[in-house]
Amino acid sequence: MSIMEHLTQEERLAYQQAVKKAILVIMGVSGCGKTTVAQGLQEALGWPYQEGDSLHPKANVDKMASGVPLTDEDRYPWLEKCHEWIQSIHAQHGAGILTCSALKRKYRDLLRGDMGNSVRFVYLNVPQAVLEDRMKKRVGHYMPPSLLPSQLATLEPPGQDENPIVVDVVQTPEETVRIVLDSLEKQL
Ligand SMILES: Nc1ncnc2c1ncn2[C@@H]1O[C@H](COP(=O)(O)OP(=O)(O)OP(=O)(O)O)[C@@H](O)[C@H]1O
Ligand SMILES: O=C(O)[C@H](O)[C@@H](O)[C@H](O)[C@H](O)CO
Repeated sequence: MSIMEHLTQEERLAYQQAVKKAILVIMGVSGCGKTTVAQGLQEALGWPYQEGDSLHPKANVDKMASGVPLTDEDRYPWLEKCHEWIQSIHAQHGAGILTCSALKRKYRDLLRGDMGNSVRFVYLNVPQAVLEDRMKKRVGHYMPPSLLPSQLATLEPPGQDENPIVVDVVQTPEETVRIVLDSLEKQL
């Protein structure tokens, strides 16, 4: 089901004209709403979209599913794939949307490469109690709630020098998507 039904066709067109092209990386720990928000942004902007989780090698998914956190070494081949997607979309379209936890600064540096501000990180900041609740209620997902503490311990929230869009997510997905769109529009 669409989460953007509250956006009129006129509003969509206005956003599509006003928002400067970029590769948006929707980041944050497991359960923060990356996929939900990315789908809303995709519907509004019509940009190519890639789910970062589907670029993980099977060994990584199996490891997380068994309750063991990934290491840097586990993540690097996956981050390389995410970077390749960003590079190719940047070259072909100049605009796209990728979900990727991107927990550490060095991971984000790798993802951005030499593309500078063409790659914009959208950080969804969600209180731990809300995350716990969501992960417990979520069905059919490989990530066990027991991995949340390690996700939070690994997270280095983006610094101001990384020019992130930070959203404190205590609102509905629709409101969050609108906050991101408004903030992208203002930064013309
Ligand atoms: N703003 C929101 N308000 C309430 N619930 C939300 C919000 N955003 C997402 N959710 C719900 O929280 C759960 C996690 O969302 P989602 O799968 O989008 O997160 P994610 O960051 O992509 O997770 P993961 O990286 O673990 O796949 C889902 O059940 C989703 O419906
Ligand atoms: O870097 C990581 O540890 C992973 O990317 C995780 O964040 C999960 O893949 C994702 O969030 C699904 O729950």
